[in-house]
Amino acid sequence: MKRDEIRDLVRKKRNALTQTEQKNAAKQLKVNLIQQLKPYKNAKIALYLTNDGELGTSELIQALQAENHSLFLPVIHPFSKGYLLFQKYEKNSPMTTNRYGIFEPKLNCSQICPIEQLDIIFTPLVAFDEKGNRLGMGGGFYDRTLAKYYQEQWQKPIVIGLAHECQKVALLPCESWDIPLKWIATPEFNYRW
Ligand SMILES: Nc1nc2c(c(=O)[nH]1)N(C=O)[C@@H](CNc1ccc(C(=O)N[C@@H](CCC(=O)O)C(=O)O)cc1)CN2
Ligand SMILES: Nc1ncnc2c1ncn2[C@@H]1O[C@H](COP(=O)(O)OP(=O)(O)OP(=O)(O)O)[C@@H](O)[C@H]1O
Repeated sequence: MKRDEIRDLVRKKRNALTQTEQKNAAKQLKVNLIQQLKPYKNAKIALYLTNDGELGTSELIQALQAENHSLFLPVIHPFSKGYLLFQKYEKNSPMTTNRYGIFEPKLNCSQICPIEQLDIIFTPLVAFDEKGNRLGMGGGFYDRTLAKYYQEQWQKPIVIGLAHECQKVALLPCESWDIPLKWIATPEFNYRW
C-alpha cells in the first residue's frame, strides 16, 4: 500500500473509535505516561492538542501541569514553510486556530523555546510500524523541524510518538527523510527501539 492509502485507512480507523473508547484511551494514556515520566522532574515538555481522531491529550496535559512540568505546543512557523516552533502553553495563554483548524498559542516570540532546551517532545502520528517508523498527516512538519537534531549521539529532546493501538501497521513504506522513533506510547504499551 502507498503512504496516502495507509494514511486514509488509519485516519478512518481512529475516527471510527467511539467517544467512550476515546475517553478511556486518553485516561489510560495519562496513567501510563505519568508512571513512565516519574524520573523526570520539572521537565520542559512539548505536546499537541488533539485533532482528527488523535489520542486525547487534555487529561495528560492537566496531569503534567499538576506535576509542575512546563508545557509547550507546536505553532506553525510564520515564515519558514513546513517548520514548527514550540511555544509555552499555560492555562490562560491566548490561543488562535491555525490553517488546519487546530488550536495553537498566539505567536509570541518571547515564549518560544529552542528545541535543544526541550526535554521531551510528544509527536502526533497517523500510523506507526513494528520498527518505529512514523507516518504523520503529510505536512512533514515534525520530520523537517527535528531533522537536524536526529544524530547518532542524540540524547535530548526525547521524542515520543503517541497513538492508539489501532494505528499500528506491519510495515510502512519509508522515505529518505523519515526518522524512526525510539519510543511510541499507546494507552496499553510503550514500544522502545
Ligand atoms: N494535533 C496535531 N497538531 C499538529 C499536527 C498534527 O498532526 N496533529 N501537525 C503535524 O504535523 C502539525 C500540523 N499539520 C497538519 C497537517 C495536515 C493536516 C490536515 O488536516 N490536512 C488535511 C488537508 C488540510 C488542508 O490542506 O486544508 C487533510 O489531510 O485532510 C492537519 C495538520 C502541527 N500541529
Ligand atoms: N527533513 C526534511 N527536509 C525537507 N523536506 C522534508 C523533510 N521531511 C519531510 N519533508 C517533506 O515533507 C513532505 C511530507 O512528508 P511526510 O509525508 O513524511 O510527512 P508526515 O510525516 O506524514 O507529516 P508530519 O511530520 O507533519 O506529521 C514530503 O513531501 C517531504 O518531501
